Amino acid sequence: MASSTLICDTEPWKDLKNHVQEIKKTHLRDLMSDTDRCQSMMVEFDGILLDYSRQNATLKTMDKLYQLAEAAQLNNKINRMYNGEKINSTENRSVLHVALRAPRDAAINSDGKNVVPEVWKVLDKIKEFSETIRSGSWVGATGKVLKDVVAVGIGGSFLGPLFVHTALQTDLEAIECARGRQLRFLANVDPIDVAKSITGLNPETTLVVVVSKTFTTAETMLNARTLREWISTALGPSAVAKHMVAVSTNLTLVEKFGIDPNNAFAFWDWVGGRYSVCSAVGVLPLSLQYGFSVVEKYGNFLLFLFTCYHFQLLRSVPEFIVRHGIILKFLKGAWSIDQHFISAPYEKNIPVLLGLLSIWNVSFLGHPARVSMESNGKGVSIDGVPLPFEAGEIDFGEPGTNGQHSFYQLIHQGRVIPCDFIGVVKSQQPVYLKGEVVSNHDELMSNFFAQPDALAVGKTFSGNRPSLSLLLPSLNAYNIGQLLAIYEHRIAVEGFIWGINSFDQWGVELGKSLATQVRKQLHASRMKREPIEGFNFSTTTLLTRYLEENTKLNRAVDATDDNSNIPLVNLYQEKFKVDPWVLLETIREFMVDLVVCGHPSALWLYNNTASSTDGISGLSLEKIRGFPWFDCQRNLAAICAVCLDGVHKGERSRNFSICKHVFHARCIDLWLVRRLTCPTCRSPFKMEPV
Ligand SMILES: O=P(O)(O)OC[C@H]1O[C@H](O)[C@H](O)[C@@H](O)[C@@H]1O
Repeated sequence: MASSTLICDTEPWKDLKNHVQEIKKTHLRDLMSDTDRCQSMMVEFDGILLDYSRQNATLKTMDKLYQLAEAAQLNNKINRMYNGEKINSTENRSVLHVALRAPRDAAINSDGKNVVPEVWKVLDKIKEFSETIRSGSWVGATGKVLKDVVAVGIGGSFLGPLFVHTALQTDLEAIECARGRQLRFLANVDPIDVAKSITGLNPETTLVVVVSKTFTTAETMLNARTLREWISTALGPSAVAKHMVAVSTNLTLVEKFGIDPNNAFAFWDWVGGRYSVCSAVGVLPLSLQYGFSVVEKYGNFLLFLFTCYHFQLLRSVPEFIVRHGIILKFLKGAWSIDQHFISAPYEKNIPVLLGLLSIWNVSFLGHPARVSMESNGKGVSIDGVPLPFEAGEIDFGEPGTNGQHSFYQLIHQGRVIPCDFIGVVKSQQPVYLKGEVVSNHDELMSNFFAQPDALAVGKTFSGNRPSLSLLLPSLNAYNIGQLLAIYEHRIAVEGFIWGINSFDQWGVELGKSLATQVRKQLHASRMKREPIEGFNFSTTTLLTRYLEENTKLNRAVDATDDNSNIPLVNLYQEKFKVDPWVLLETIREFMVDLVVCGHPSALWLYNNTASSTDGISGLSLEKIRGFPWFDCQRNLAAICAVCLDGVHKGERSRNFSICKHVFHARCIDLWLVRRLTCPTCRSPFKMEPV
């Protein structure tokens, strides 16, 4: 097929279109009673069993789908991917995430160069670094062991590692390896997420890993700066070098940010963000949590081998003495599927079968299947031709039986949504209560077996709802790697057949650039009172409302201000061309000075401007002056909740005697004029008078 020909113009596609009517006359209830068909629709590889008998498909359908794969030159495209050809044509890049889990002796080329040695160089560096941290030979700025990790990143720099961590954290072996350690993720830019990610953590024992392929993603960089502030406020700016490391392809920006390039872990342009979990993106945080590998105890023989290695009599420590730790097992699992994907014939190839069935459901039966939304949510072919058929899918799900108590109803009787059920034979946490009919895991799995039949067969309602089942032996690191690779490759199969580029994301890029415009506008409107310009009516209205309401909120927090002052502020701006926010800050500082020096005009100002008009009453300035203050001796870990800035060395501060929260004197004094609660925790005001 010439690359500019759309797949829908090929004979196999047209043939499948005609076949749809035939399939619509069948019902899964009947298809499921054909044992030979069901048996032919089961495939096994490396312990995984795929059962796709509950698809609205016959063996004839499958044959037609294989012909479609041929017409799309699927095998050829898979080979081109593995050979490092620049199949991500819009970005002129190879797509080589398979190289990330290739064994040391494999050869995979990009631009004529074998990339596997580079991959292992970084893996070795991660191994060494994670062992230094875990063993306590690398300590934080105050000499404490770094036992907690916050990984800051978003999109592909977050979801893959989160998936693996979520799956691993209940695995018994993984629990053992992670004892005493915590791994948290910070992705969303909402300050609430920042707070959640560090609640209960001590900066002295925390390592922050900033993960960003480009090191320019706005959310990640702001979150990284926020945590940098958290560390340097608590431990001093020099502590950043000990408490922050990075994963990126952009080592120049890493250095500019203030992270020592020696503590940066590289990856490459040929790794797409959402396919990067097997690079340092996932491997570094996961190795810090679970350990990279474990060395077997071979006593003196081991000592002998290491000595040979040390004196360069051996090129590397032989693989067999290294017991595969969690991370190596994970990479091996993924590599096992990589091998299967490139070598198994279509009818035995799990990712190919999943991909073909997805295409069948989405483009022929018209079901909004799950998916790979960033990769295959595309409207044009790889050559830019608009697609005259539906591509891409909508992906959602829930662990265990949660979905059964909520959205499954839609799937049973509402829209037809093809489902994947993924189950395991052996639970990570087996429980069998005395007197119970079945174990807890059996109870869970009863539903795993029952749901696909309920969907297929129906009862008083139609049934005939397609699904497939994947049964894994267990959910250990190896199987997690397999599962990841199956779904990565399924996406590639879909993209290869639909003829789209699964490896770019122009829609996402558009969102990013629009957010940049909004960010500039917010800054200009807040700081320079510039009017909102360049947005449509609806966005302008929303932005206006947001800015207005926000200003009101700020006013409520700022005890120097009440609504009656605002027109005055505007007047000043118009008349004297003074920035009202600069003006407010000046007034605030002026009042603080008055309070501090005890000038009578402070009382006058208090009575005439700051005294409550809304029924909330606080303390007189005279009383406030009677409370103790201190000049900070060092930068504190605390953030002043009034101004949201750190409490730094040399700043005059006060703290509440009940909750011990600390604030700048200049902030808390003006707060107390209006309110008698702690700005942080709302506990009642109490400060022992001097
Ligand atoms: O890793 P970064 O460069 O910070 O990018 C983070 C994410 O940005 C965008 O949302 C891309 O669409 C994702 O694929 C990527 O993973």
